[in-house]
Amino acid sequence: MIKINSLSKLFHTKSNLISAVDDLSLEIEKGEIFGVIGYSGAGKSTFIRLINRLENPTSGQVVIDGEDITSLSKNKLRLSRQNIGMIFQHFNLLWSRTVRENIAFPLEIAGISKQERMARVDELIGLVGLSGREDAYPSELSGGQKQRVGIARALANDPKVLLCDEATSALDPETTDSILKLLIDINEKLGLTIILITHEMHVIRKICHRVAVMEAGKVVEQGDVLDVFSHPIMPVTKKFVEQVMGDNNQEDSLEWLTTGYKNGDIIKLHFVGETTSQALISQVAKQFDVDINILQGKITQTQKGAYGSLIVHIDGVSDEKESALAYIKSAPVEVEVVHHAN
Ligand SMILES: Nc1ncnc2c1ncn2[C@@H]1O[C@H](COP(=O)(O)OP(=O)(O)OP(=O)(O)O)[C@@H](O)[C@H]1O
Repeated sequence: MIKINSLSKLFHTKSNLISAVDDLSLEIEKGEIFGVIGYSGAGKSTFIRLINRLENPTSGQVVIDGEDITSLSKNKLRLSRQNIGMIFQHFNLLWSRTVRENIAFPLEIAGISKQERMARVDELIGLVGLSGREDAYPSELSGGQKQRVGIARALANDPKVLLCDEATSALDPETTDSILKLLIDINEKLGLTIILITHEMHVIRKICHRVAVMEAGKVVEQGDVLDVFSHPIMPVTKKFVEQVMGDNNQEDSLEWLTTGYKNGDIIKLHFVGETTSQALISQVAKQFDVDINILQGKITQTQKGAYGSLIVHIDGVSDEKESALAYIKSAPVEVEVVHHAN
């Protein structure tokens, strides 16, 4: 649905030529939540601003539903932009207008009649959960409520794409979660394609289906969120995954973990996707006459299911233990026997 072909943006400053986005190509499917992650200066903001031509590219194309945004005249671009909503880190609300008036603003610009505007605004206020706050001014709202106004305003003209520029970076963790939930809700209800940029891997983990990692203006790695989490390739991606999963080097060594376990096996279970770790462990404990203890583990939820690993100690009479191991191996989980004591 969105095709980005060899997109580049050069900034000429007094002393320098900065390549903010460098020959970037991507394809984003209709209805997906696509995340772009990178450290400060990687070129994320420039990239997202090129999608709706808040910045003009130096070269390359952005094609949305077959329409090349980069070649549109100013008038056509104005119309085409109604298909692309955007929300911002600092909300960019009109401070002298109420919630209702902020949300109505893009409808006024689009020439929608007052009656239609009022009905649409009411609908949007319900959708983003701001009922009762219609007549408040932005200064009277919490950060989360301000971003809800930003989202309602961005959705006013029924866009096909929503661009999110660090939309939760100014919010505390709980408010961040409530805004991410709202974005998931909107994605599911309206089938809206969402492109978001962030420097936080937790945001990618919680809501994205696919992710691209940017460094020095380029996409250095991309894929399904679960694939990227389970097999990060580039050093920068590994660092982002560590934000969520912790640094493997900081884990207790196997030698340390096995101290004190003279009998039984120590096995490592890797979960990727739908399998839930708790169900498997409790089934083993219920069905087999074995002792099973979790020694170390990190499981995290992504939009595409659970991901992570558990190291467990399992002990019992030989037959029972072997049956339990066979049961675990038959589950959709990767099993690695890391220590076999007897
Ligand atoms: N208007 C501009 N003029 C000159 N250089 C710019 C301009 N906008 C961005 N840059 C430069 O382009 C590079 C990429 O910046 P950009 O803001 O896109 O990165 P970012 O990944 O979004 O980082 P941040 O999260 O810090 O904004 C940086 O080196 C930045 O200094």
